[in-house]
Formats: sequence, structure tokens, C-alpha cells
Amino acid sequence: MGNLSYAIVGTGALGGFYGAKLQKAGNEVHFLVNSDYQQVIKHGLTIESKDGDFRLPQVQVYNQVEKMPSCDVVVVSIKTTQNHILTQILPPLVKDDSIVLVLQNGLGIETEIAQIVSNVNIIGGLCFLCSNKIAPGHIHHLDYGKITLGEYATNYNAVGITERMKAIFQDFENAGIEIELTEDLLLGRWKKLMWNIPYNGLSVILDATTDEIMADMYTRTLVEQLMKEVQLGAKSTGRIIPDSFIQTMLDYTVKMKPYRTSMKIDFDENRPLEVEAIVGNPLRIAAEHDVSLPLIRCLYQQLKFLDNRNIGDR
Ligand SMILES: NC(=O)C1=CN([C@@H]2O[C@H](COP(=O)(O)OP(=O)(O)OC[C@H]3O[C@@H](n4cnc5c(N)ncnc54)[C@H](OP(=O)(O)O)[C@@H]3O)[C@@H](O)[C@H]2O)C=CC1
Ligand SMILES: CC(C)(CO)C(=O)C(=O)O
Repeated sequence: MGNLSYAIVGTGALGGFYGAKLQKAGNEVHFLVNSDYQQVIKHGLTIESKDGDFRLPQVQVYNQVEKMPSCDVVVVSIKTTQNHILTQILPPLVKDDSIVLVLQNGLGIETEIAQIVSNVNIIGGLCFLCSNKIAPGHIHHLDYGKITLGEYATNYNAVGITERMKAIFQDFENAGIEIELTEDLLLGRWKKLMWNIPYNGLSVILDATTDEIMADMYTRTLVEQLMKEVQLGAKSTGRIIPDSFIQTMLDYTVKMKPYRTSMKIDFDENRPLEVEAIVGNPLRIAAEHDVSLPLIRCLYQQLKFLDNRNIGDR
């Protein structure tokens, strides 16, 4: 039996996958859903995974946060484009000393959450996961899944490895989820952005998969230049990412199965893009430290155009 109780805020590709694995391992898990309520209450969750398919015929599912119990860990796994709902969702779900675990992509979300709920501890998780929700309550896990956890403190000061992080580590590891701990959440977030900024952005602008981007000399060079700007952004906040990490990310992507990034999937499905969390916030945070990132700004401006044009089609 796991130690902590979990509330999954957003039972989609990521939250549905990790939440189901935690429940399967014996943890108490409560799932908040949106449009999937009828399906999940009748049939539970179905996980198709490269690590083995499984079904949870019965899960504790809710479509109203007021009906959920407060939990030890509240996992934030909606898209960042929906984060405006967190002002309503988080206060009833947390108790003193709850942990809010932010598994979303992007930068600066923990600071926003600290302004909504002040009586909690906030931990960020960087997820190297390739997963899609392919039907209501039906998740397809394609590849990877490792999470890197780091605890948040004001101004992203590094706070080392805490007992809270260790407790979550234990539950996730017991559930068969690959997990590691980092002493510096901000460094971890910038490292994740080194992948997300170039590939998520270019996949939408160029209408391309990761393998197509890497196969072409011009776009491969552009990826590298964008990564160098992410490195500068990290440096503006006092975090050093070595050049060798850029090469590691390029090699990692070449080895990846051809992948349609999450931003590209959102674009193709006519959903709002996580541009602000993934591209806008890093730009703004670097600018606060007097560093401009012109290539990333150019990417941002194009993504905003495409996202706004899509809104008309929604
Ligand atoms: N998928 C992946 O492999 C990875 C995702 N991430 C990050 O994880 C985050 C989540 O992404 P992902 O799981 O892919 O997104 P999904 O769209 O698959 O999941 C989000 C879920 O949140 C639900 N939701 C939306 N609004 C509400 C609401 N008001 N109340 C309850 N539930 C709601 C959606 O339900 P409905 O569809 O009914 O609206 C959906 O099931 C993003 O920040 C993403 O960048 C990071 C790494 C990998
Ligand atoms: C790096 C990757 C592919 C998986 O973690 C991702 O974050 C995304 O598609 O947004």
C-alpha cells in the first residue's frame, strides 16, 4: 500500500497515465475529469502502454471538485492553457502541508500556484513522457515516462532534496514509474525547455515531426541555435547548462521514434497552444534579467499568430 493519497487534476494523457499506475500499485487516487465523466464512471480507465496494457474498471472519479476529499498530493496535469481554473480547483483540494505536484511543461507555473495556495509545498516534475489521450478514459502511452522532481521555493531558490520529495519518489518508484530527484528545480525546468522550445515550436510552424526536423540541415541548425538561446535564458537566471547537454538533446531526438510533439497535436486538434507557459514565460523571465532571446521571440510571435488564427476556427 502506498503512503500518500493523490488527487489528479486533469485525467488526460499524462495525469491519467501516472494516476492509473499509482492506483494499480495500491495508492489512494481521486481523479478529476471534464468531458470524460460518464465514460470513466461506467468503465474506468484503459491504459495502452508499451510497458503493458491494463484496465482499472473502477476508479474514484469526480466532475466537481467540491465532492473530492483533500489529498496529500494534488497533481496538476491539465494543460497550462486551462490554468485559470486552478484558483477554484486548488483551495478545496489542499490541506495544510499538502503537496501540489506540477507535472506540466513550461516555466513559472509554480510561482503562479504559490500565489493561489500559500499553505502548501510545491514540487515541480519534468516529465519525459510520450502519451496521448485517444478516447474518453483511454490513454495511449507510446514511449518513455521518466519524471525528474524538484522542490519549489520563492524565486526558484534551490532547496536540495526534501523528505516530501523522497516520499513521492517512493510511491512513484513502487508504481513502476522511473523517477529521479534534482536539487535545483529551475535548472531542471530550463533543461526540459531545451527540448520543448525548439521542437514544440518548430513542429507547429513547420508542420513537421521530430525526425523531419532533424533530417534537414537547415532546421537541425535552427534547433541548435534555439537551444543555445535557451542556454542563455538559463544563464540569465544563474543556471549553467553545459554545451554537451545540447548535443545530448540532439542525439536523444535523433534516436526517438518519429514524434508529433504535444503542441503539434494540440494545433492539429484545434486546441489552444501552451505558448505562454513554454515560450512566453521563459522569454519574459530572461527579459527581467536584461537578456533578450531574438530567435525564441521570433518563434513566439509566429506561434501567437497561428494560435490566434486557430481560435477563429474553434
Ligand atoms: N502527454 C505527454 O506525453 C506530456 C505532457 N506534458 C504536459 O502535461 C500537461 C498535460 O498534458 P496532457 O496530459 O498531454 O493533456 P491532455 O489534454 O491529454 O489532458 C488534460 C486533461 O485535463 C482535462 N481537463 C480540462 N479541463 C478540466 C477541468 N476543468 N476539470 C477537470 N479536468 C479538466 C481534460 O479533459 P477534457 O479533454 O475532457 O477537456 C484532459 O483530459 C501539459 O502541460 C503538457 O505539456 C509533459 C510531458 C509529456
Ligand atoms: C519531450 C516530450 C516529447 C516528451 O516529454 C514533450 O514534452 C512534448 O511533446 O511536449
